[in-house]
Amino acid sequence: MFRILVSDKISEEGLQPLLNSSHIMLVNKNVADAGEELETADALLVRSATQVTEELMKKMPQLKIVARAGVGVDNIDVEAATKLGIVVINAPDGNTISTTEHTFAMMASMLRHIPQATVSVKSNEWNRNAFVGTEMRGKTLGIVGLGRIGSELAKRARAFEMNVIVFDPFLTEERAYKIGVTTASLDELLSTADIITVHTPLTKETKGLLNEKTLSKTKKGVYLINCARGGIIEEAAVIPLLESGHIRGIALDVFETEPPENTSLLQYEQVIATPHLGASTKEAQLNVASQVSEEVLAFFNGEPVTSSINLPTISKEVYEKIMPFYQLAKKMGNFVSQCMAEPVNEISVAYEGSVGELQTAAITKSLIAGFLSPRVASTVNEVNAGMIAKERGISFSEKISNETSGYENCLTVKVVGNKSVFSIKGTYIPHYGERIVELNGFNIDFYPDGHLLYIQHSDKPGAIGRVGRLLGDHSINIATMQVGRKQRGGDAIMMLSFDKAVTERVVSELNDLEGIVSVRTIDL
Ligand SMILES: NC(=O)C1=CN([C@@H]2O[C@H](COP(=O)(O)OP(=O)(O)OC[C@H]3O[C@@H](n4cnc5c(N)ncnc54)[C@H](O)[C@@H]3O)[C@@H](O)[C@H]2O)C=CC1
Ligand SMILES: O=C(O)CCC(=O)C(=O)O
Repeated sequence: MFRILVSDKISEEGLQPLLNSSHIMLVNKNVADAGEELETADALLVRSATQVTEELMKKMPQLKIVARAGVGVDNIDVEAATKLGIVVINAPDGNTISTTEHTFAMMASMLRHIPQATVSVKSNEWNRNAFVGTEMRGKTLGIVGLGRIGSELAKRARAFEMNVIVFDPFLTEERAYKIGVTTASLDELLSTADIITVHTPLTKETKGLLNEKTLSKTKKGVYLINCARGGIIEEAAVIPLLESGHIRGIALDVFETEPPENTSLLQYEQVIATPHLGASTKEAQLNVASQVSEEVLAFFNGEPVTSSINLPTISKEVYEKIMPFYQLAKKMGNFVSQCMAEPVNEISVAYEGSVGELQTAAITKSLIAGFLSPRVASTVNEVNAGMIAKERGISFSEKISNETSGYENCLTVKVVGNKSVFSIKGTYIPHYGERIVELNGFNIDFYPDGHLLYIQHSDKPGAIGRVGRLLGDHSINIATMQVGRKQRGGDAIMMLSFDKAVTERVVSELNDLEGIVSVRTIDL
């Protein structure tokens, strides 16, 4: 049973794909109240309220995936999750329109004083002079961050005949042109915009982006909006500028701490606020819950997740092509790791032929994970393999070539250890499967699976017979056997497979046989 702990309020209708599976169990409980559920949960579903810290994840030994039903993942320690081999996914666009509309509603409300006028009318006042507003038409809207929400907002602003200028260091001129916005430096935006709205993630670059210094460059009478993340506009820096009238209004959906701890900013008449409601519509909540449910279900079924924060994203079509190589690479890494009982410094992989056209980075991660798994006590998978390899001083590299050496596709892995170098070549042949076709320069052909014995011996009469007899004496059935040599009478190798593991005692007896150089058990 795959157990999912749902820690925040998530649309039940959106969770249907998970609720419909008889192999999945959902428990609705906040992590703060969960006890035993923390120990058994395979997946954790959250919105923005649950703080997914390293400490929490360490209390969840079975945890494999954290799903954020929303965009921002700043409530999740993604770095710690990556280290622990936990996949983090989000729902990147399910709430884009709702948040855009909320931003637009905040802008309209602020410019026409709707919240303040509502309070006034409800207090039996009829004060039409106090609430003279500002038109949007002809005003310049400065958008900081032209991602999903920023670009949807730009479209709506243009429909209201506003000029839109944008600051986004990662925006290409081509995309800006397509959306119909003018790009600008931050300083240009600050000095020309009548209304500034921020739509970036909260990062070390965007934290306090609008601060005392940058805000002093804005036009007198500027309006500010933050429906992205608290802290992008520094709250303390706003207060003196509100008092002096430099900032005419500010609309906030998000705060430096939520709920706000320092409420002094909220006392100002020119401040309008909502309690992080950008994504709070039925539609957005259904969308984000459905998106993460489908993703968690795909993860449970061993299919690719398309919105992972810490895994390369792979479409279903690419996944189907990549999967055989992904598995082959994992087995090749695992095989070499078991063959080399020594510290390793370098792993290089060369992709030849059609496999080079796929996302080789993901295949290399799988190889590294396969290599590390017999050596690392903690979970190691493609999420944390690169990080763990680096921590252990293992460098890895890849080379891609269209050339082929007899096989339509081929992976050649070279591992450099403290004492030796090991090389292995593998291929995947449709309808035939994974094959290892070369080991340390010996041509061979075997299926890398199950219980194997890798024997190095001298190509002399009797060596193979002695191995067969000894195994027979122990009633051990050889399932398959392949032999390879470079030249007559020289060094040679045998690869044997068995239905069950060969014991250490038998391995030791095999090692003592005449003509046998070394024997290694490999379990894949
Ligand atoms: N209030 C709410 O309920 C919601 C808030 N959000 C928040 O809204 C924000 C935007 O979300 P999306 O548009 O979906 O994200 P996105 O990832 O599509 O767009 C972010 C944009 O910010 C730009 N950017 C990054 N660093 C920048 C910098 N230093 N200066 C200027 N631009 C920079 C990126 O290039 C990108 O174009 C996020 O912080 C997200 O968490 C999202 C949904 C709901
Ligand atoms: O779950 C929510 O309502 C918050 C949405 C949000 O802030 C986000 O998706 O980044």
